[in-house]
Amino acid sequence: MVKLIPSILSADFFDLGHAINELQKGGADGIHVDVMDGHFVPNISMGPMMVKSIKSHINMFMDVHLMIDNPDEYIDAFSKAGADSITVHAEVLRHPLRTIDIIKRNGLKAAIALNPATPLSVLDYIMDAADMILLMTVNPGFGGQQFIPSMLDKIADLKRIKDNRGFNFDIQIDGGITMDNVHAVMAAGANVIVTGSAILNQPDIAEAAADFKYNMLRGAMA
Ligand SMILES: O=C(CO)[C@H](O)[C@H](O)COP(=O)(O)O
Repeated sequence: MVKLIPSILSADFFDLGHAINELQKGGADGIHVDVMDGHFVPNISMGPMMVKSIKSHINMFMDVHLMIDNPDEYIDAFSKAGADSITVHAEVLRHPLRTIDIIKRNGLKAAIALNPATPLSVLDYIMDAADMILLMTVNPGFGGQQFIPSMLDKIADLKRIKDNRGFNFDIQIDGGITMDNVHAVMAAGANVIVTGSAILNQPDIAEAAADFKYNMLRGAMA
């Protein structure tokens, strides 16, 4: 099943409630919350208070992507705030299986993310424990960047490993995804699509989300 999870990083934060309502109207399957600490990535964004506030107004799946050092210290806070899924970066994990376990013990979906330059081999002994693997298709930190073309091979390699080893984690991709390249990443094996500026920077967000999802579903049936 393919899912569209727009990233609210590209939203106008002054009008965030409106943007999220529009995403729901447009049929988004959840919202992707990019948490940045200014250390792991060179930007600072939002935290648990934002997740709590959003969740108190709207019942949408909250996919929280922690682009931070020491993610273990914040799992509890994001869980209490209303996250449904937490993604942590393999690059900062000292005990990845322990971190996955902490997330799952909070009753949440657990996902592991890899930066573009991080090889899939770091997942060899942990991918069976993850509900989802996120392959970053830009260097994380900012919305509106260009998709890195070599990531298509990385997605296809992960899909091959997943099928060969009989795992059923979702393959999520994030960064530079547009109407023009979404079919290619889906054909390579991605089934959970994060996109920010391609939807949030459009004048009619609901229509942009609906069009994007329709385009994805068409691609999935082709
Ligand atoms: O994680 C991110 C950046 O680190 C964003 O989710 C991602 O870049 C989405 O924005 P866009 O679709 O505009 O690239």
